[in-house]
Amino acid sequence: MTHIKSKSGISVRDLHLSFGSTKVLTGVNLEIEPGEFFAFLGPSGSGKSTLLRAIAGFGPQPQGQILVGDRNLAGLPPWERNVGMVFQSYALWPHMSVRKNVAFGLVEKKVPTRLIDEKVEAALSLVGLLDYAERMPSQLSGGQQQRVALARTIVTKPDVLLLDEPLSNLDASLRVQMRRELLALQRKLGLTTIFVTHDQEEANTTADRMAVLDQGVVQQVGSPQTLYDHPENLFVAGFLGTANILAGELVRSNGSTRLMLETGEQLPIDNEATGTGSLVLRPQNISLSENSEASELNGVVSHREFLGAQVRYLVDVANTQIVVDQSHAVDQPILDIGFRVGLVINSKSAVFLPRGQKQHAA
Ligand SMILES: Nc1ncnc2c1ncn2[C@@H]1O[C@H](COP(=O)(O)OP(=O)(O)OP(=O)(O)O)[C@@H](O)[C@H]1O
Repeated sequence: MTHIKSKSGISVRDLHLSFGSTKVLTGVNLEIEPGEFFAFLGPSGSGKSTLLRAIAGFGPQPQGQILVGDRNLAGLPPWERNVGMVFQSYALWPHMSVRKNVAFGLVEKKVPTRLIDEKVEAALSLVGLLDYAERMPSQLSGGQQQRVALARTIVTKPDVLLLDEPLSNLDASLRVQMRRELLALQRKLGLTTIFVTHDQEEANTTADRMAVLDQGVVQQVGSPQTLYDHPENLFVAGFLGTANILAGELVRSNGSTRLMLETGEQLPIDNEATGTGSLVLRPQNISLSENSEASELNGVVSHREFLGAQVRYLVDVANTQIVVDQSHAVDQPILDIGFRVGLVINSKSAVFLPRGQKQHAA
């Protein structure tokens, strides 16, 4: 199979979609680059699948524009869009062999038989299933069925590939293996791909960029690192990884800044900002010292979780509970509940979201 090397990006412009009177997508704007692996990430019900299905041409007619390359897809039925979609359930025909499943779209398009055989073999070889061509789907593992679904989609040379939670039916270790295979295949083909998932690790480990959705609104778009390190609102900060979100006022005096928490405590913070808002502080950016007297800030360990590479502590600092992750080493003792500790905050890596700035895109 010749490599696809997509030239088509995807533009979504001011898209609105409702099911009856229920608004599901509001003002969605996205520019997905040709060849990009892009993820839609968000909690259940945030509208990820609805947005993907709208691009594929399924579901209610949206308002706004969807373009693949410079083709406006408005009003086109799914089969005229030249987009390839892989569903969560794989949707293989149970009564057809692997070969026939993969050939199905080409037969429908009335491609000559000799060419079909060639293309099907190339697609099966690409996903490593050439030796399974005569098997029925029920004789395959979940991962193999998923690869058949992929082969069936890419054999038709779509302009873009849309994947709706494609790994969610697989067990945890196979999911990790399949997401690597999926990414390798996407890179080989250079095919513009959108991957829907509610699993942030899956999005983080595959996507060039992603859009975080909540309540049908795109909250932020960027690379996984950008969204994690520089969240623009509290939803994104809280959804991507664990964060301490501390509401209060940053006050500067004598050249130093302190965060006066709403709960009454003060934290020394290395930040130029002032005013009220919320400080987003990742658990790994706080360290604990056993010498609480020497520390400006101290608290008591109220809970701990051994996570292998790290130990997660909940530390009560007066009325505020702070999550702290400490990397674990064999020779490092684990602190007991009730232990008094000092906290040192690496606030350079903290993000301050001023109140009034969007706490949640709406
Ligand atoms: N056919 C439908 N009729 C009415 N409402 C629907 C329909 N399909 C989806 N919805 C609603 O649209 C909203 C978005 O659903 P969608 O499936 O797009 O979310 P999602 O982010 O993909 O969630 P999940 O991760 O659970 O699949 C939900 O509130 C859902 O109840």
